Amino acid sequence: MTDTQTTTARFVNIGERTNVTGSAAFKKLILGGEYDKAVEVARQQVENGAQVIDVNMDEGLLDAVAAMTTFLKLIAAEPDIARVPVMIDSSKWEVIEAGLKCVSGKPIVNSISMKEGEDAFLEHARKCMDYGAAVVVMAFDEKGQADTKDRKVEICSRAYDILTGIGFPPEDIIFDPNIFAVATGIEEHDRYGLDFIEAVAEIKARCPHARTSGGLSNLSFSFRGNETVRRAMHSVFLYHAIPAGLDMAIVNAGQLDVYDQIDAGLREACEDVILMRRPDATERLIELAESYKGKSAADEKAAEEWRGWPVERRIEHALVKGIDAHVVEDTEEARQLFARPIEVIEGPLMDGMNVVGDLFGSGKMFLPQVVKSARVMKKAVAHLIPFIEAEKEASGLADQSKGKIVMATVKGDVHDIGKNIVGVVLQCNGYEVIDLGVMVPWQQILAAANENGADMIGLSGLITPSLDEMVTVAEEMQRAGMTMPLLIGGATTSKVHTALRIDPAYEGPVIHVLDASRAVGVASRLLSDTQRDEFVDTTAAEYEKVRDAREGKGQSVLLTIEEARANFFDAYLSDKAAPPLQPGVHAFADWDLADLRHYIDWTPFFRAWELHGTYPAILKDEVVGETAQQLFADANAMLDRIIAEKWLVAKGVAGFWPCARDGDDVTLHIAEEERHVVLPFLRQQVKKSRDRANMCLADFIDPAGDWIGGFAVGIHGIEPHSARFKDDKDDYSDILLKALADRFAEAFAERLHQHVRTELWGYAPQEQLTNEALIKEEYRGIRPAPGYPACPDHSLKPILFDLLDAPKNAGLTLTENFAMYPTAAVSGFYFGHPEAQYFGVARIGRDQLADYARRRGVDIATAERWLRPNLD
Ligand SMILES: C[S@@+](CC[C@H](N)C(=O)[O-])C[C@H]1O[C@@H](n2cnc3c(N)ncnc32)[C@H](O)[C@@H]1O
Repeated sequence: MTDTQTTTARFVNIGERTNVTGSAAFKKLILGGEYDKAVEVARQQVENGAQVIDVNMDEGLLDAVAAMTTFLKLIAAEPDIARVPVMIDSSKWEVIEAGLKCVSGKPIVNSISMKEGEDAFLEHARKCMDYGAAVVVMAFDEKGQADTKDRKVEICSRAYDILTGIGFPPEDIIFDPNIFAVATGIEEHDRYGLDFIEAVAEIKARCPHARTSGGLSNLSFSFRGNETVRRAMHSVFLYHAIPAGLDMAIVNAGQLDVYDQIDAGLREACEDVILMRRPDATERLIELAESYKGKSAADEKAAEEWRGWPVERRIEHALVKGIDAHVVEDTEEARQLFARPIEVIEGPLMDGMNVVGDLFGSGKMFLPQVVKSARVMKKAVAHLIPFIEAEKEASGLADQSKGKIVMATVKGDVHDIGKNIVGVVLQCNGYEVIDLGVMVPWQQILAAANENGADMIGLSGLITPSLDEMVTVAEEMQRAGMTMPLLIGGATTSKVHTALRIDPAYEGPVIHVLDASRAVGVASRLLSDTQRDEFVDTTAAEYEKVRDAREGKGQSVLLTIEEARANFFDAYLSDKAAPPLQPGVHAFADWDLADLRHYIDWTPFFRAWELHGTYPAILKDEVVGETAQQLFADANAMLDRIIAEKWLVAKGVAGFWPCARDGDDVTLHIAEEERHVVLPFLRQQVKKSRDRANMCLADFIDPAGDWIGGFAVGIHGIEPHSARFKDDKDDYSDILLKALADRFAEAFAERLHQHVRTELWGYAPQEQLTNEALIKEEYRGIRPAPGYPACPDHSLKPILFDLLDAPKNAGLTLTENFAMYPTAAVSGFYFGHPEAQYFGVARIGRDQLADYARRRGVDIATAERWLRPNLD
């Protein structure tokens, strides 16, 4: 026997299929309560050679404690399963403890780490010792997850010293130094495989009797869908990691290839990547991987039939289904059939897109699918352009466009998901879109429209100050004597605002576009010889009507600010929250994305794609269910990669300060700096019926002394990935990524708020809420955000950012109009009083405006600009 064979013989396979986060099939069984079938999954794992089975029930929709308990009890009753040890896998300690109570043999806990510091680490380790459990220690410390060899070794050595220091048996320590994805195309990831292997060798040398393990499937995430390559990578990795000292790994036991039987070329390419043997290793493996695609039986069956159709039909099918895998080869085949390359665009590609347009127009296709179709179209056109240019017909292509539109997110605003979706929809309907990006000043918008001979301009914005910026663009277009139509869109815009403020500023047509699915209809009518005039006239008349209605409308009666203050919300101040357990400012440099994933609220994600309905019911919706399912699957596949390959970093900060209410102000006392900071809030002034109060956030604070908190979270690192998708003409993935970054930001705000209530402020230490209850905000306390109805003034953000030192602690900055950057960011204040609630300030009077301007130390015109939506 060779050395490798002897060590391999001792190697332990840990079955991975009984894990709801890693196996969709297992998750379905558990969610459906089909525990008998779930037990069969465990049995199969053992039959396939698993010597330990990993059980994980961390799924937002599950009561994980109950699921873990039920499942472990069931498998304990099956002798042929119970003969192998169980690894209790959860990121939640209460689930691990529940599991420990059910296991009769020697349990293994997966995992503990120093993520939350030594105290929590020791507490968990001691409990494991009490149960006689072995424990997987993740290479994770207060600074984050270890990625380099040095960090892996440093953290594991430190953990070893701490554990053996309390008498933890070293043979019961299993280190997991993190297997990350390689061959991702990102240079920093190239060393991940080698770093892991080298770290294992060093950890084994430094930590006598301790063992090592790792989750293998992460390694090959870049090759999802290509099972042949994944299996080869896993086998090659183990072939090198086991002799280095790797004792066990979480793998699909039935799916490991025999090293010697892997195709020699593929084996060498995998080895080059894992051992980083040559700089072009990733490119070579990606290239080679193409030839192994679709080799599994299921893939082959799916690939089948339509590939045998005539090329025109194949192109149409690819466009309608959004499949980009073969589009370049099919386009090339079509190009050879036609006399001129432009005819491929005019013929099969446009025909296919017309089918897409018709299906979309008749409500049989939805935005996510259209954006995917656009990706196919763009790739096909990109293939043809060099041929067209060679024929010196580039201008011919431009002539094909139905019209040109310049689009921009206005100055001071950074949001662009909506704008990008509109852009893609217009493009795939034959319009040329000149996208100027975000934070675009009016000068640049006008210049681009003139230089390109645009047919219209489209403006987008998400925050309220953007409304004023849009008015400025309209005024400047008027001053420049322009006449082209101006389209207005974005979450903050409305027909009423467009009618009242933008339309009167510009004599050319001004049209509010409610959502992306209306954009094509609006653009085509504006450019149609026969429909344009009627459309423009009807819209103008509609806006006129809105203005008339507003003029004649009896406005709600306002109290004076003094009367409103006298009718304040009289909270039971004796119920106020106790002072925080951990006052001061707390920064989190790299919150675990895998943890945040469980806190995602999916409903707004579908809304961003104009699929309306509530998650999870939307997945079964009669009309949009199938699209929603596909989008959800794509989103989860991308989430897997974001997490495995560490695309994004979640940074956040929370702080608590002593304070007191002073009228409508809350005055904070910053002890270390010996200074006071005033937070001025606004009060409802509309006269209330019966005994309802005129609320102000300050009402939830005790004048005799209280506490207030604040937070800011942001998701960093999106740019290189977004650029990669753009280069690849893949708007679908780009928009998906941005929407997911937004989801992570919101999930982080929710998770941090929970951490604040249960630990940092600690006024609700016993809180136990499901994700559903968190989304419904069923907890005590609120986190109102500047720019939202209870504190509509975005200009409070600089004060909040200063208190938190958000640029340093969370890497966040503000634009001149107070939009946060990076775009996926959330900030707000924490109120802990049990009666604290959300409300809308709504319309305020000139008296409060003047009072507020004085309290903020700004002139009335500035305060007017900040509070515009609350003034009319
Ligand atoms: C915009 S939603 C976001 C949460 C949602 N689960 C998600 O993932 O998108 C809810 C948040 O908006 C803010 N909010 C909602 N209504 C508000 C109001 N009336 N005044 C101030 N802030 C409000 C609060 O920060 C609240 O936590």
